[in-house]
Amino acid sequence: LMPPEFRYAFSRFGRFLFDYLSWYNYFDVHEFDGITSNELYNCVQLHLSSSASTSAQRATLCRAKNSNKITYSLARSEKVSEKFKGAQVWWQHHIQERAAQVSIWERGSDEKRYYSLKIRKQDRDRVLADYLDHILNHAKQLQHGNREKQLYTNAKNNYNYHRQPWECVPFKHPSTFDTLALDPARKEEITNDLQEFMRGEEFYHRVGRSWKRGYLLYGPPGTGKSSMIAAIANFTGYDVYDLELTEVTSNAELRKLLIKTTNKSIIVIEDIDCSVNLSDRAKRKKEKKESEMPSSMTAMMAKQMEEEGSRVTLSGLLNFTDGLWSCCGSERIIIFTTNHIDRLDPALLRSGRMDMHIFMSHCTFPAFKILAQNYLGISEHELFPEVEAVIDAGMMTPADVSEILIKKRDPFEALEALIEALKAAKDKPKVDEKGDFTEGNSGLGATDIPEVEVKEEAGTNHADMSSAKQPDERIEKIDDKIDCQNEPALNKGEESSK
Ligand SMILES: Nc1ncnc2c1ncn2[C@@H]1O[C@H](COP(=O)(O)OP(=O)(O)OP(=O)(O)O)[C@@H](O)[C@H]1O
Ligand SMILES: [Mg+2]
Repeated sequence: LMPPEFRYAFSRFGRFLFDYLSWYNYFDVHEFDGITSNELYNCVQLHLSSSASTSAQRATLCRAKNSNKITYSLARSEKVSEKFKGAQVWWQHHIQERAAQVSIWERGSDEKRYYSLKIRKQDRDRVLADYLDHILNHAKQLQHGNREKQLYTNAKNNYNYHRQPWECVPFKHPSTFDTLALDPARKEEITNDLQEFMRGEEFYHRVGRSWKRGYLLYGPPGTGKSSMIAAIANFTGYDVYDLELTEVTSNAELRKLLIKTTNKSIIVIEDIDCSVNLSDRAKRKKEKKESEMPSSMTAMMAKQMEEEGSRVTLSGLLNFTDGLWSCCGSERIIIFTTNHIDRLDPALLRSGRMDMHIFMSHCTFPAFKILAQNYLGISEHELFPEVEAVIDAGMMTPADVSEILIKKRDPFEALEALIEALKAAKDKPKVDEKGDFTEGNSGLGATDIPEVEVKEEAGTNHADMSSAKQPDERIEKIDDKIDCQNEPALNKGEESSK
């Protein structure tokens, strides 16, 4: 019997009176904010999952795609409360049937869901802002912990079918620092460095550096560079972006790829010496030669140079690692690997660019013991002293040693086969730290090669690495490498012999 206008005014007055007299303020967090989903709703849901699991009478369980954990959420009308900075807050989950579909974006859901937060008026100004920040941070942490790590690679021709620059699969590499055959002291040094980095947000902010760390892993093939990357990913829990530089058409595309990576990620460029035209100086040398050529040749060269100009260059790569754009995002680890450190441009090696240079060497005795534990399940054996006597002279890679150990299940047989192989390998040519061959034992002695040499870059001068080569000689080397790229693909063994 009541006219609608009067009914409306009456309900507004009722609401006003209730709000005025109430001790509490109420805040609703809806699942949808207009047409997009409300991120805060998901954060609140995640944040409340632990309270829901312990104190709610009724909870909803779910396992999200790509998640490795079950999450709890409050069921319809369920309430929980918690304390934050001395203030009590209450949450209730509301689920209402929808009268009609409001927008096509929400189709599929017949329910309107929202959380309502109840907080005392006197606490509101004091804690609300901090409390919401706390919820966001907590949810972020949980999200990170719940998610499966992903392995991304850049799409061919810059974009895939869905116009995304990266494609991904779940990352399930089993390598960890426990299974990695590495000198334990070095291992500790690297894990400590990673830990310091992960909790270094405040430090990086204070000193005005972007929160990222660079590692250069170098050494012969099969010494565990890729395994180390997987171990770092498993240690940090970060996603891995394996960047295939040969698929990137220009520096601008490289920048776009960088922007599309998430925080807490590892960006990997494997075999950096093989994947990018590392030298702008090589170009300059070509320019110099240009004037001496006939005009038709000059035109061809100009075209070639123009094409090269649209590709990824060293300066583009350096901008990617520590230029202005590298600071868009935080908590990033950049890892380059190479088999030939001497082929890299000194600009890539200079202080501060890559924070740590880690040399992965041939298998030493402490590293062998880890492999023996992994493959044979033994930490001591009567043949160990014999292995120790020949392992340094044999200079086999951990990959070679693993291959031998994996073939035999019986420890005695496996170790005998290994000793034989080590003795046979003794007289073969060796590869030194720079990827060059040395003859027999006459070159770099086994004792001269550290198992893994970790060079902290801060304040260190790497001039010594390239001091043997004059700039011109280095350009020659780079030219060799560019020519090498135009030849048919060689396998690694042939490439190193070349
Ligand atoms: N340090 C190591 N610890 C444990 N396993 C290792 C180690 N090095 C090599 N391996 C074994 O050898 C295989 C090849 O190693 P990995 O791919 O990590 O070598 P790499 O240094 O990346 O070689 P490349 O330079 O050819 O890429 C791995 O699958 C792993 O089983
Ligand atoms: Mg590798």
